Order: sequence, then structure tokens, then C-alpha cells
Amino acid sequence: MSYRKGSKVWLEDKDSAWVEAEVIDVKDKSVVVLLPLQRKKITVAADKILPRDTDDDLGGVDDMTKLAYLNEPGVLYNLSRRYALNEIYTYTGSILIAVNPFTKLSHLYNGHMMEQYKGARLGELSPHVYAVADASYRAMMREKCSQSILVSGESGAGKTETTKLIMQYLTHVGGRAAMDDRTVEQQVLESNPLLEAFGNAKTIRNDNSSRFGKFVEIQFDASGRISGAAVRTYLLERSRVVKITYPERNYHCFYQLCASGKDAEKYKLGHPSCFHYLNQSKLYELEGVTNSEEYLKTRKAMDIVGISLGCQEAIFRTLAAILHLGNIEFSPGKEHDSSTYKDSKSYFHLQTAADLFMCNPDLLLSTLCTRGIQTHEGNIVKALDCAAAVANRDALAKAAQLMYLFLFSFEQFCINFANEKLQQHFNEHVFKMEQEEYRNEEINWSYIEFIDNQDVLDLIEKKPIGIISLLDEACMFPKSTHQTFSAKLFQNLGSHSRLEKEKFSETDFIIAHYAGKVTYRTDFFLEKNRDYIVVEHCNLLSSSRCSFVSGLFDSLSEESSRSSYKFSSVALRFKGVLEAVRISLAGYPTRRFYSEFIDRFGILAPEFLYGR
Ligand SMILES: Nc1ncnc2c1ncn2[C@@H]1O[C@H](COP(=O)(O)OP(=O)(O)OP(=O)(O)O)[C@@H](O)[C@H]1O
Repeated sequence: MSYRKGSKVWLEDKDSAWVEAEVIDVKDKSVVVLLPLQRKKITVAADKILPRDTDDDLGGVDDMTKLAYLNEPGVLYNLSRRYALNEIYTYTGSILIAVNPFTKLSHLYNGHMMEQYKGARLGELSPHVYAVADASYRAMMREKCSQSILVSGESGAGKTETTKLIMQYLTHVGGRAAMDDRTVEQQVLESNPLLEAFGNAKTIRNDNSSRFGKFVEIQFDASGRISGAAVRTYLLERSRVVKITYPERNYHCFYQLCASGKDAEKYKLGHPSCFHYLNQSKLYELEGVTNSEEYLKTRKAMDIVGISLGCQEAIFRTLAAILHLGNIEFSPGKEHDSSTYKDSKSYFHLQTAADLFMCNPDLLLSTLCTRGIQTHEGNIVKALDCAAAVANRDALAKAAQLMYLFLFSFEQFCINFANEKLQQHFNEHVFKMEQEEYRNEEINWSYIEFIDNQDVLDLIEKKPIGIISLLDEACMFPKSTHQTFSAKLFQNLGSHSRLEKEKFSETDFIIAHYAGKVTYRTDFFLEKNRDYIVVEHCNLLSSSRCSFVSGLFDSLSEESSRSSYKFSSVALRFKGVLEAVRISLAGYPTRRFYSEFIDRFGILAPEFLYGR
């Protein structure tokens, strides 16, 4: 890009990312710019500035592709100008960007608005999440094939709210007339409080943060009416059950149950401050939320989605058992390095937890304080000291893992692999749509280059030599350790441009992902990949007469809170959006309606203009 005196530009800035500037002198490889707001002149390298749109439309544009310069500062500036006017939605072509308003914008979401967007072409009305939902509904009806809407963003960005709005819209256009029975759509919407009670918790960023991934499927019949729905959840953050720090909370359901009055009494529960798994953070209430009312809402949601009373009872009994389990403390036993319950208070919680789990208290105690080891001579039982018994207790509460020191790395690896897959899908999708548009407009164009992350995907999933294949292979040999796995990894893939060895470790590796480099600790990779479960815990849980327990624990798995933040540093926050912008930029990014174009540039070719 060449600049001239008077060019309006953006200058990179440590504090505010980008500031407005104007070129006042151009030298060989540098330029002198004036910062009008700061009233100073500075000389900077030419690659530190980017061109700025001079068409100063104060309201911003509703589609980024209308920006004269599609670059990061232009995109951010446009979003902020719109945000200032409460315009939270903006398109980038067919992608909708939503900026969380953190306040109720009731004029945006109501029956009247839904009617407005029904059947309207994408882009005809102001950008809105209803428009995206409508476009996919129409595409499904037209093409007779399934459609997917991907909602992504960092924690607190508004994914859950957006998903609910999409569901509300789809139930509006695809809903049936009210019947005397509960409708499928009602059940779909009503399942939200239920999922939130058991899978959401307060975090630093979000009072109601979903600590699990969610895949919502809504099925329609040939006439476009909703015929069924399913919600699949995965990757619950299990470590939260046993460990929380201020100002976060454990899962909402625990506080709800403690505030449930009679039910709490039945399960010998009291104020959350009495329970180790809840009192580590000393924060029990949420602003604007009453735990006892939320409990009733959760129960109602359970009724609506058809969970029987018996099953509801089993679920809450299990939750109560977990809280009692957390209060069992240990002291050294008679033998060296052994442990037992500490005092009568701990015994009370042990007894209560066993009652609630519906298992034998002696079996529960031995499960907590001993560990079976397989040897050539057969099985032997090893006593656990107090610290190990505590870890074992927490592992039982989380229902699988023994230690969580480096626990997250494998999950982080899986999540980032999924992100790579999504990124590839996203690139190809945007790219294909560009192609299609050029074809429709009969525009000559040449192949657009875009960031292809196939090499990262090959590194991870290629057969027979990729990280996953090598890991699977290592898991088949009982003598493998994470050291032998890492050695094999570097031996086979050490020269791959996306893989590096961590300098200060023999076994950690680094992957250069599309969004940046991430270090993985391999310590628990093998165990995790084998889906390691402490045998004693399985035995205890399967001895339980409560059928729900095994189901609940089966479905639990870990999610790394670290990883969810990893890809969301400020610099990477707009990665996906900017990639879409980059693809547009490589093609024909500036789009004007024909009439607008003639208005503005017609004067340059009057003969052509008037000839028409
Ligand atoms: N469209 C919206 N209108 C008003 N408020 C919103 C909107 N979207 C999000 N919010 C507010 O932001 C909060 C966080 O949003 P949400 O829980 O949807 O984030 P999330 O991306 O799902 O976060 P997490 O990944 O932590 O679960 C909501 O509780 C709500 O207060």
C-alpha cells in the first residue's frame, strides 16, 4: 500500500489497539503521521499503519463488505460505532457478528420483529439473529436438507442467549398450533433452565457461564413444522465440582438444592457455607437470582421434559451425596500411611453420603481409603494416606480422575483440534460462497488464496502417522508411558513445521494452531485416551441401586477452563471474523449496488451512461 500526504490512516497502538492518524510526510520506508487527538507527530514504519475509510458514515455500515478498507481497525471501529447506537448486529457477508449489549433490548426481540424477518431476504432488513435463523429455515425448506448454525465466541460473548433467540425464532416459524399436550417446541425451550442448573456456574466473566458444549438439534417434518428435538451436551468441566475459587461458584444446582427447604432437610443439607465443595469461594448468592425460586424452576423444567419424579429424586439425592462426600475428612489410620475418617462429624457425612448413594458405608470408606493394585501374584489392596484419600474422595465426586494437575492438556488438545476442524469448515464455506457470488454476477476472477489449516489437521489426524494415531498406538502397549509416546512423536513428526518441542521439557510439545501456539503437557495423554476410570469407583457406583448415578457419571467429562480462554486473548478475539474479512479482501470486497455505482462514477463515462 502506498501512502500520500494527507492519507487518512490507522496507527497501531499499545493501549487502544488502533488510533486515528493522518500522513503528513512520506519517506523511504517510513512515514510521518499526525495524531490529531493526541496532537503529536511521530515517524513510524510504513507497516505499522493501515488505510482508513474517509467516507465517514457516523452510523457505521451494516455489512462489513461495504467498508472501503477491510482491515482489523476498520472492522473494530465500525462495530464500536454501531454499538454506540445500540446496533449490536453487523453482517460480514452472510456471517452475523453480535456484540453483547449486556442490557435487555426488548424492542429487538418480540413477536412483531419475528414476523418482520419471516421470509425476508438476508440483508434486506437490519442485521439480526432472526434473519440468520430465517435464512437457514428457508434454505432447509428449499433445498430439503439439514442446515447448521454455528454460534461461537469467547466466554460471556452471548452464545447461550443467541442460541435461545434462534430457538425461539425457529419455534415461532415452525411451531404448531397450541395443543392440549406439551408441544415439542415448548419442551425444547423449557429444557434450558434444566441444562443451566446442572451445567452452568458463575465465573469471573459470566454469572451464568455454560461449562459444557451443546449441540441442539431441531427436527422438522416435510411441511416445515417442528417434529422433534434433541440436545446433546458434552465436555462438562468436572473439576469445578470439587474446586472453586472466589469470585466463582460451583454449579447452580447445588445452591438451589441447599435452598429447597423441605428437600434440603430430607437430604440433611443446610446453608452452602457448611459444605467444603461450596464454601471454598465464600460466594453463595447471585445478583437478581433467588436460589429457592430457581430450584422450583428447575423442578418444573424437569417435569416438562418428562423426567419422572423418581428420577428427579435420584438426581437430587446424588447431588446431596456429593456435598456430604466433600465433607468427609481423614486422619491417619492405625497402620503406616493409611487413613480413616477423621471424627464423628466426618463419620456422619460418610454415613449420609452412603445412604444417599444407596451403598454400604464400609464399602464407601474402603473405596476412599484404599486402592487395589494388580500384580503378577494377583490383586493386592494398598492403603492410602490422608492426602491421597482426599484426592480419591474428590476423584469420586468428579467420578473419574485422580489428579488434576496437568489434567486439562488432553481436553485442551481435543478442543483445539475441534476448533481447527471448525475453522477449516468455516474457511471453505465462506470461500465457496464467494465463488458462487462471482459466478452469479458473471465476474471474472482468479483463484483466491486463503489460510489453509490442512497441515495442522494432518499433523493431528493423519493416518498412520499423526498425533492421534501415535497416541492410539501407544495406548495399545501396556508398557508405554508419556515419555515413550513423546519420543515417538518427535521421532516421527519432529520435522513437521507446525510441531515444536517445548524447550524446557522432554515430553511437552507445541502446536502452531491457526490462532497461535499452544503448549501441551503429555503427562495424562495416555490415561485420558484410554478413558481411564478408577476401577473401585466403577464398582462402588455400579453397586448403587440408584440407576441414575452411573448414567450421570458416564456423561461427565472434563473441559478446560484454561483452554477456553487460550484462544480468546484480545489479539485473537476477532480471528474468525478477520479471516472471513481476509477471504473477502482477496476477492472483490467492495460491493455497491449498480444504481449507487452509476450515481457516483457515472460522470467518468457519460457516453456510456447516456448511451444506455
Ligand atoms: N442479545 C443479548 N441481549 C441482552 N443481553 C445479552 C445478550 N446476549 C448476552 N447477553 C448477556 O450476557 C450474558 C452472557 O451471555 P451468555 O451466557 O449467552 O454468554 P456465553 O457466550 O454463552 O458464555 P459462556 O461461554 O461463559 O457460557 C447473559 O447472561 C446476558 O446477561
